[in-house]
Amino acid sequence: MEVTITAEKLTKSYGSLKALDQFDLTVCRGEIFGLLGANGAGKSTAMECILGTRKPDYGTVEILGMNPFTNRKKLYERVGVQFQETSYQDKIRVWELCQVTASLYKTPRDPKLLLHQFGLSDKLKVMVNDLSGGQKQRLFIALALIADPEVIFLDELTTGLDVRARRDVWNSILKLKEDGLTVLLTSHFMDEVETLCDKIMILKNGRTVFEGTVNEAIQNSPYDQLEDAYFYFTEEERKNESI
Ligand SMILES: Nc1ncnc2c1ncn2[C@@H]1O[C@H](COP(=O)(O)OP(=O)(O)OP(=O)(O)O)[C@@H](O)[C@H]1O
Repeated sequence: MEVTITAEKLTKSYGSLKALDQFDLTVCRGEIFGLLGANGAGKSTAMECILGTRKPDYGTVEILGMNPFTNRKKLYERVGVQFQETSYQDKIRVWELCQVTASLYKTPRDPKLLLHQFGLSDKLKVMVNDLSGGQKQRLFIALALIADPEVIFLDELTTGLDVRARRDVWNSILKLKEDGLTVLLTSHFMDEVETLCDKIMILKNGRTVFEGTVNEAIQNSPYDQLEDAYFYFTEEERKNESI
């Protein structure tokens, strides 16, 4: 299988806090890979170091065979990114932001179709600042897809979305996967992870405590539900403390 993303021994400290410690990752083309872990476990730091928006203290990364630090411009023509907080001009309407984003790419996807896909067709003239949290989230996913990317990074994909919107976003992502899109996402929702992810990695205090499929996570724990297996991998110390 063709490898799309590799990270080796990524390490990042903020002062005395080691947020990421010897992080290794391999994601193949067409895979949906989920990074899991508690608040502060190091998921966003890992994403940012992989994307080259944060400089690791140590380690190497390749996306589509390119180094994200030295090939940033070329790479970003083929990679889409949706962060928890995307920055945009203060007073800009939905349609304007779509056009500005599309203008950055040689062969952008039709923003109107993407807005339709994410249920935002009636918001073209609305100020981005006036969208609800969930609508903004959907807009940022649509914007990440404008480049028609081969790889997409989704940080907390469906946080803040209502039940219907979550389902719709999942279906959109699964459809894109069928076309060969590679996805690296972070999530706190086990139902989402079970629906979407071919592989998962669980982080704890910047270290990998599990990597494999959802089924393997369950099989390697004493439990038969992913959520229980997740707690098993992330809360060992707490369990021991309470004994
Ligand atoms: N710029 C920074 N300066 C100092 N500490 C930071 C900085 N960014 C992150 N950290 C710390 O690094 C650790 C990892 O943070 P990170 O944002 O990567 O976690 P996360 O797993 O993405 O969390 P969440 O689920 O809350 O988004 C946390 O303890 C956080 O407080």
